[in-house]
Amino acid sequence: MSYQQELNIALLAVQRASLLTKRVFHSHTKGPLSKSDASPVTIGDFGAQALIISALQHAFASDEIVAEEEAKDLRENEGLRTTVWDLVKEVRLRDDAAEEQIGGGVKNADIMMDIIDKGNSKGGAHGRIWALDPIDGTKGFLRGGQYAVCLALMVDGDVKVGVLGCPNLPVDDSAPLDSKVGENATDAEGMGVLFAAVQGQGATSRPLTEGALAQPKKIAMKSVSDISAATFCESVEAGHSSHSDQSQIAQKLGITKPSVRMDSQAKYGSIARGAGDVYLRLPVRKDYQEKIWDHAAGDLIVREAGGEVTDAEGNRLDFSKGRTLAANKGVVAAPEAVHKEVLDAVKSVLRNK
Ligand SMILES: Nc1ncnc2c1ncn2[C@@H]1O[C@H](COP(=O)(O)O)[C@@H](OP(=O)(O)O)[C@H]1O
Ligand SMILES: [Mg+2]
Ligand SMILES: [Mg+2]
Ligand SMILES: [Mg+2]
Repeated sequence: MSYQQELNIALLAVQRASLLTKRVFHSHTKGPLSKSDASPVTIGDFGAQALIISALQHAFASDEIVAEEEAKDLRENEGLRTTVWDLVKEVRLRDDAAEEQIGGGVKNADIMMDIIDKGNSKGGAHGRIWALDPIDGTKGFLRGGQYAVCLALMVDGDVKVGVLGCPNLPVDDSAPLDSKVGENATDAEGMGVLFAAVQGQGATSRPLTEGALAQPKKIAMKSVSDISAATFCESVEAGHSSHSDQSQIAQKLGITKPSVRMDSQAKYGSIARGAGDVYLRLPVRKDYQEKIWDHAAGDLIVREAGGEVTDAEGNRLDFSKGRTLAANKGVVAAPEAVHKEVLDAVKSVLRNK
């Protein structure tokens, strides 16, 4: 299957949701709330989830969706509901034909909440299931850093299509990468990129526009002959991955450059286009299970760009286990040619802990 229709709808849906998140990014009222696990959620997360699920329901009515957020807070808080609805009802692609392909807007606030709650699939190994993270890197979004709108289609537990909207990354695939990249940069000249991949068809990037899709360009990971010269990426949040283990691994590989810290799956996009080389995400807590929506799109984009993505033991990420990556611990993403060398260093550091 070529998945061209799925890719097209996913790109348009992510592009429209990114318009919404960009509005919120600039406003003074992001409305952060604390969820039961103490992590933040904003009006941007709710709004983007509503717009994307609405597009998917229009185009693929019988597909299931595993999405991060739920409408409970909106049902309990009228003020919050109204704020989110005011955003959702206004945001449209600036191209009628493109907007029509994703079904136009959502009809009213009650329907919006029902749509948000359609993201409650249990996931699993059977059928067509989308994995959606309306804002990945919410902490980065609140801090004025990187974030990504992430959508992937899994068929029988295997990721077939992946799209990442990164409003604060430069369009230029070869722009130098550092931890300050794109800080508070939404809407600056040359900013905003959409990454995409279809299984077996390679990976692309294109500028994030406000209307019809821009032309895609093929992307590929950089070939790394000397691992000690590699640039490695990791989370900003030390609570999401172990900075100390990662720094020991870098040391073991002879890497002297400081890591590039950025929030969200922008890390997967950045290494896929060769702006960085290696992405490490080693667990801080033994009991944490990674969520499928934090990895599905990025995993495919990196692998289609010539990379290998495994957990800390060298197993491929298994998206068929439900809403979490229950069978995996940690993530090691690197160009195919050096992945084994990186993985050996990971194993050796973790073994000696
Ligand atoms: N203890 C933990 N270990 C690993 N990831 C965690 C975590 N707690 C939260 N996360 C996830 O880390 C994601 C952000 O990753 P990063 O650090 O690469 O920006 C969050 O996504 P959201 O921001 O969508 O909630 C959240 O799902
Ligand atoms: Mg979250
Ligand atoms: Mg996330
Ligand atoms: Mg999120």
